[in-house]
Amino acid sequence: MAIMGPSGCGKSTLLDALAGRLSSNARQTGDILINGRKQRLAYGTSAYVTQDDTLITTLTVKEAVYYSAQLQLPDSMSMAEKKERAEMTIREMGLQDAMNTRIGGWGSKGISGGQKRRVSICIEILTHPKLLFLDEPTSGLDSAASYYVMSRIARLDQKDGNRRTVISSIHQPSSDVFQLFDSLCLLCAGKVVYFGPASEANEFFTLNGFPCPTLQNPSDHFLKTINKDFERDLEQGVEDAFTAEAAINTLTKAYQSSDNYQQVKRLATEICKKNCGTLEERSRSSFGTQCLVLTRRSFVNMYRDLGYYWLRVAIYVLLALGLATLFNNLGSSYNSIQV
Ligand SMILES: Nc1ncnc2c1ncn2[C@@H]1O[C@H](COP(=O)(O)OP(=O)(O)OP(=O)(O)O)[C@@H](O)[C@H]1O
Repeated sequence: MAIMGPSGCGKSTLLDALAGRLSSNARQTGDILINGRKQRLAYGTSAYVTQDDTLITTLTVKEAVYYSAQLQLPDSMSMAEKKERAEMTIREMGLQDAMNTRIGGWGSKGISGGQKRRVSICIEILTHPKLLFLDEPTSGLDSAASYYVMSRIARLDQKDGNRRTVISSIHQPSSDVFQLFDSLCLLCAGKVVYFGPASEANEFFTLNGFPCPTLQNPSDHFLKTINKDFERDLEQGVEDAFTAEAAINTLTKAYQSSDNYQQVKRLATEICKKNCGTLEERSRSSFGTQCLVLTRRSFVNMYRDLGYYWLRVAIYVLLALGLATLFNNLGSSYNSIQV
C-alpha cells in the first residue's frame, strides 16, 4: 500500500502511528488493530525503514549487512546461510559493486545518498518481515533504481510463498512504480482524500471532476490537484486561487460517500468479527463507527468467569459449614466437660 500526499500532510506520522513509534507525549485517538485485534507484534514480525538512514559510517556495505544478518537472523540458521542471505539481499538492492565501499559520513565521503537508502532497506528486509513499513524508500534514487527497488520489495512474497503487508510512503512514483501498488492512501492535511485500489484512483478523480490529462503520470496529477501549499494565482490567474482547497473538499466528501469507503468499513468490521477473541467495546473504531464485538470466545470467557464465581461461592459455603460444625463440636465438648 502506498501512502501519498503533499509534503507535511502526515505520511510519516501515520506510518509511525501504525508501527507504534509515536512518542509517548503524542496525542493519539482511535484504535490500531492487527488482523482485527489490539495486540503487540512479536519480535521480528515487522520492520521499519525510516526516512533518515541510521548507519555506522565506518563500516563497508558488506560489513553493515553481514553484521545485521548475524544479529537479526535466528540461531537456527547457520553462519553460511546468514552470509548467503546477506549477499543475496545486497545483490537484490543492486549494491554488489559498492560492497566493499565504506558507508561514509560527514568526515569521509563514502557511498552515495541513494546507495545509503538501499543499504537501509537491505538491513530491514533481511529477515523477510511479515509487515514492512517504509518511509520514502525511493528518495535519492533515479527512476530506474526506484522501480527495481520497489519491484523487489513487492516481490518479497515470492521468496517463501507467504503473503506480506508492505506499507510505504512515497513522493514521486513513476507510472511503472505506481502500477506495483495494490492500494493507495491519499492524504491531505491529515485527511483521507482517497483510500482504495490504486488502479481505481484515476477513475475516482475523473468521476469527481478532476480527470488526469492525457500522457500525464496519474500520481503527479493526484498530488498536483490536492496541493494547496502554493499560491497558484501567481501562475494561473486569481480564479484558480482556491481550486486546490475546493478540490480537496470535493474529493474528501466524495470519498466518504463512495462505495470504496463503505467497502473498507465493511472489511474492517468483518476482520474484527472473525479475529477478535474477547468481549470488547470499542468506543471508536479506526473508521469512527461504534463497534461492539462479542464472539464465541467472549462467551467462553463469560462461562468460565461464571464457573469461577460459583466455585468461590461453594468454597465459602463449605468453609462456613465446617466452621459451624467445629463450633458446634466445641460447644458440645464444653457442655460435657461442665456436666
Ligand atoms: N493527524 C495529525 N494531526 C496533527 N498533526 C499532524 C498529523 N499528522 C501529521 N501532523 C504533523 O504535521 C507535521 C508533518 O507531518 P509528517 O512529517 O508526518 O509529514 P510528511 O507527509 O511525512 O512530510 P514529508 O513528506 O515532508 O516528509 C508534523 O509536525 C506532524 O506532527
